[in-house]
Parts: sequence; structure tokens; C-alpha cells
Amino acid sequence: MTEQHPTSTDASTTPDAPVVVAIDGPAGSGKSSVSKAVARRLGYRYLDTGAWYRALALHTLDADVDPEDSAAVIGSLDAFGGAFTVSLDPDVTAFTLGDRDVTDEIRGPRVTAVVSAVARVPEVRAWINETFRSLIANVDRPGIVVEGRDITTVVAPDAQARILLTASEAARMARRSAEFESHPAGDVAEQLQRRDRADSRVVDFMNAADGVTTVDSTHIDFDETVDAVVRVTESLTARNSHGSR
Ligand SMILES: Nc1ncnc2c1ncn2[C@@H]1O[C@H](COP(=O)(O)OP(=O)(O)O)[C@@H](O)[C@H]1O
Ligand SMILES: Nc1ccn([C@@H]2O[C@H](COP(=O)(O)OP(=O)(O)O)[C@@H](O)[C@H]2O)c(=O)n1
Repeated sequence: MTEQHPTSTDASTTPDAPVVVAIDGPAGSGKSSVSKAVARRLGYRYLDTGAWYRALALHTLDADVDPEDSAAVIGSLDAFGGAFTVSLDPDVTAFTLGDRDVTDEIRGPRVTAVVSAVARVPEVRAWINETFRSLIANVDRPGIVVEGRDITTVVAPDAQARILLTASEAARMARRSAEFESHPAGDVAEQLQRRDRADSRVVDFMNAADGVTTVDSTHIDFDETVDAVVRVTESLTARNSHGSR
């Protein structure tokens, strides 16, 4: 795993801290694809937090650990931390577990079916969040776009730009089904709904918290969504860098 140095992400009090763009939203709202494009546009790093939960889920499956067995999942965290590596480069999507490239496997249905079970364990979330804070604090660019479910509220509540990226359930299902053309659309939609329901019991990513700006991509295309998020980011960053929060 990348080095761990737990620190605060309160950029408002640390002069050289990176600009943090925090993006939350439900499955299929466009978080990964839009965040990557925004990071590229701004010359920032990109952190896909869902990939961590997905890779941990795969790690437990590989080790024959029941993802529903919280104590066993917690017990596997250190080994996972020693084995998992990520790319923070928005142009390079690469995740490895040990020697194995798991970039595609962690997005597959076997992992998607169990990821919510490992993500609901508070000790898992605390461990993973410390790692995220460390990665953010040590980033080697002027900023980083971090996307997930609890970035605006828990991981980086002091981020200069905090955005909730939403889209109607129908739009999200259609987008996800288009990505997994070989799977029956009904199965993809049902899994997306089930996962959102399970994840919503742990963190609220359907409603914008105080100070969080909503970007609704239901009726705009991908490029328009990227433009909207860049615009909101630049305006919030300019405002928040002048200490007027
Ligand atoms: N505004 C948009 N209009 C149409 N398709 C979009 C839009 N935003 C994202 N997409 C597409 O929707 C799919 C799901 O996006 P993704 O970034 O994987 O979502 P998430 O990370 O929130 O699950 C991708 O194929 C992406 O290219
Ligand atoms: N910050 C985060 C990110 C993801 N997750 C969990 O990880 C899973 C996969 O996240 P993801 O962002 O890859 O999912 P998609 O929205 O891309 O389908 C989610 O279903 C949540 O269970 C989380 O709990 N908190």
C-alpha cells in the first residue's frame, strides 16, 4: 500500500495543503468517470475510494473470509494494506493486489455483490479513512479529486470544494446497463438498487449535507457534467481559498 501518515485534511489551516475536491453520490451517478476527467483538466490527482472497498472485498473472497463476518474482515485489514497498490494518476487506472492486476476484477459482479457487507463495518471504514487522509495530505500535485460516498461528510469535510453528483435512478440504471451490455439489464438495475439501499444505511449520499453543492447530471451529457463540476470547483475553491467560508 502507499505510505500511511495519518493527518488532518483541514486545508483551511495548513498553507501548503493540497486543494481537495470531494465528490459523493450514488452508484452510476458518474463519480468515477467525471472525477477522473475533472482531475485531468485541473492537473490534480484522483482517488477512487470505492476501489478500496472493492479490493478489500476481493481480498476477503480470495482468502476464503466470509464478507459478512465483520471480525474476520477486520482481521484481514493489515494483510490487505500490505498487498494493495493504487494509481492516483487520472490517466492510469491500475489497482494491484500482491502481484495481480485486479483493475477489472474489482468492478465485476462477484465483488459488487459483497462490497456493501465489508463497507458497513465501522472499524473497516475508520481504517480505510485514515489511509485516504494520509494519501490526500501527501499528494504530489496542487490538488486531488476524491470521490465516494462519505468524502464530503466524513473523509474530507473541510475540502475546498464539496459536491454531490446525482442523477435520477432511471438515468443511473441506463448508464450502468450500457457499461455491462453482456449482463441482463434487469439484473444490473436490481443490483444497483439493492446496493444503494444497503449503502444508504451506513452513510447518506442521496442528500447534500450543509455546504455541499449538488450537480444533477440527469439531463446533461458527460462533457456538460465535467464542465459543470469544473465550474463549481473553481468557484468554490476561489471562494474558500480567500477564507470566506
Ligand atoms: N452525464 C452523463 N451522461 C451520460 N453518461 C454519463 C454521464 N456521466 C457519466 N456517464 C457514464 O455513466 C457510466 C457510469 O459512470 P461512473 O463514473 O462509473 O459512475 P459511478 O462512479 O458514480 O458509479 C459511465 O459509463 C459514464 O461514462
Ligand atoms: N466512500 C465510499 C466509497 C465506496 N463505498 C462502498 O464501496 C462500494 C463500491 O463503490 P464504488 O464507488 O466503486 O461504486 P460505484 O458507484 O462506482 O458502483 C459502494 O457500494 C459502497 O459499499 C463506501 O462505503 N464508501
